[in-house]
Amino acid sequence: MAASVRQPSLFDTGPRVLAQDAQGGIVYTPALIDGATAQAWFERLRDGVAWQSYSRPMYDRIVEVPRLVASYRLSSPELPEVLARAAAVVRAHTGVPFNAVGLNHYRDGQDSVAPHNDKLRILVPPHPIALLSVGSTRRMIIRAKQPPRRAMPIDLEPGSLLVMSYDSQKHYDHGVPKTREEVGPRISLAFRVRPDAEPMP
Ligand SMILES: O=C(O)CCC(=O)C(=O)O
Ligand SMILES: [Fe+2]
Repeated sequence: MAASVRQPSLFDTGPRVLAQDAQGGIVYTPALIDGATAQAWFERLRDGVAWQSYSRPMYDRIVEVPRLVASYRLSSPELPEVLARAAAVVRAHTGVPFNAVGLNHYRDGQDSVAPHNDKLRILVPPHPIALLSVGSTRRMIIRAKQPPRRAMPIDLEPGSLLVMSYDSQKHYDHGVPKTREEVGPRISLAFRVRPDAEPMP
């Protein structure tokens, strides 16, 4: 039988490499967890996490951060059971010893996160960041910092995992822009290997 090279297709459901580097680059994996589990985890997190909203100074004003957040050390006795299960799945898939999770709850299309790279001081190199999505699909824009600042839109579907290398944070920004489209709520679980000495937000 002739060997064939697998071509990506419109119906591809395998991992998608969005950027490459020596640490694994940026890789999107759809359906790491199945749809029913993603929905169950979304509901439990939405209802069971002590969500916080906070404000921060911006220029001469104080602005509300446009999403709800929470964060845990994975060793915390207060870690909700769903997060322990999610951490186990993500650790098994990536082989990375994640020790912390940050949660973002985007209640509707007006909630967002501005383009940024994750702060390198809250990450232990060479470990990546892994974003597990549950709830509705939201579009993330990943943009190269170097001109011509190529933008890569990626729809973060429920149950998907986006893994971004430590080094990719030096070369790309990522954000979830506001949208006028009718979108339902989404929760992202951002797993990180944080330095022990670094306080949680
Ligand atoms: O919601 C997301 O998937 C992105 C969250 C994010 O960039 C962050 O928590 O640093
Ligand atoms: Fe981020």
